[in-house]
Amino acid sequence: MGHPPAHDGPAIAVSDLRMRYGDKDVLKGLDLTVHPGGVTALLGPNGAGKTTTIEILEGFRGRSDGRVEVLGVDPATGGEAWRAKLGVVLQEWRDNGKWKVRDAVTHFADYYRPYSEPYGPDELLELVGLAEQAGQRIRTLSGGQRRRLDVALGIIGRPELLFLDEPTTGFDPHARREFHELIHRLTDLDGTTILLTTHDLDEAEKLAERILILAGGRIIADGSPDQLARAASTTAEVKWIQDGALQIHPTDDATDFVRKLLATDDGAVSELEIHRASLEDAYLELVARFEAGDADTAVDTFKEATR
Ligand SMILES: Nc1ncnc2c1ncn2[C@@H]1O[C@H](COP(=O)(O)OP(=O)(O)OP(=O)(O)O)[C@@H](O)[C@H]1O
Repeated sequence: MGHPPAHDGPAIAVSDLRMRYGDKDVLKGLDLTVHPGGVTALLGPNGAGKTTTIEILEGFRGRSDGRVEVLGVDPATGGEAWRAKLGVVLQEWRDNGKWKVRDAVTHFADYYRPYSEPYGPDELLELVGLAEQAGQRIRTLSGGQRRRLDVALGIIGRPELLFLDEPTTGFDPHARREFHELIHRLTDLDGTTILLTTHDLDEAEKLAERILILAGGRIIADGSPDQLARAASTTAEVKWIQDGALQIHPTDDATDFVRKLLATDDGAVSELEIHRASLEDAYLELVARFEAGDADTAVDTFKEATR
């Protein structure tokens, strides 16, 4: 059996999504469209609602209000055939630690067989770098190997849409690089659409064509890593050495400032540098303001950023 026909239309379409726990509004009108293909990263401070959003999209959590379609289906009513087109890697997942790795993979593949052609166990374990651990019991895996198994179980049914909730937690740098290569392979060769949450901005910049920042119950920034970096850095610092002393000047128009500086310097200016806030600087500022309870000004950090 081959792949079922791919869904035609947005992979994810969300409008005015709201989620309230008790008297606390966590999502306050989230709008989001993700077209098929590529990697989208969802970032945000702790407690922003990333897991809540992803679990609503996966159909694991009900919502308070709003319209949600995932592969053309409302997750609240999605059946097994719909679920088989999704791959899910949760933040934490408990299973039977006595199982051997290869047996677990073989067992889970059976769930997908009515709907798609799942990966064979050996091919899959090779793909996620667990071939050597195939005969080991799950409870004897290291944290990073365990996470690789989570990823293996998430992609086993060759999903059209893959959700990854903080997938590289506990990975060493080598495992992280291999994981990034796997993600590129899934998007380039299989055309998988991927939505991942991460706290690692560097990872988001490396993997994602599109970054969404969730804060204050809404998406407050949406764009490519470059677009967000530019939007976040309106102020630049110009540094130079003059008469043996370091000079530092913040400016909103570095080009104009440097032009004027050099027009009158008589050759006394050396080691001129322009430093712009990186996306990471801006993101850390956002998180710090949020943690200090300053949510309103925090969301202004990326106010200019739109796609
Ligand atoms: N079942 C629940 N009942 C009540 N409140 C909840 C529940 N689940 C989550 N929350 C609250 O909703 C908010 C959002 O939680 P969520 O786990 O979605 O955030 P997150 O962005 O994924 O955070 P993190 O980065 O820490 O994983 C938090 O304040 C959390 O305490």
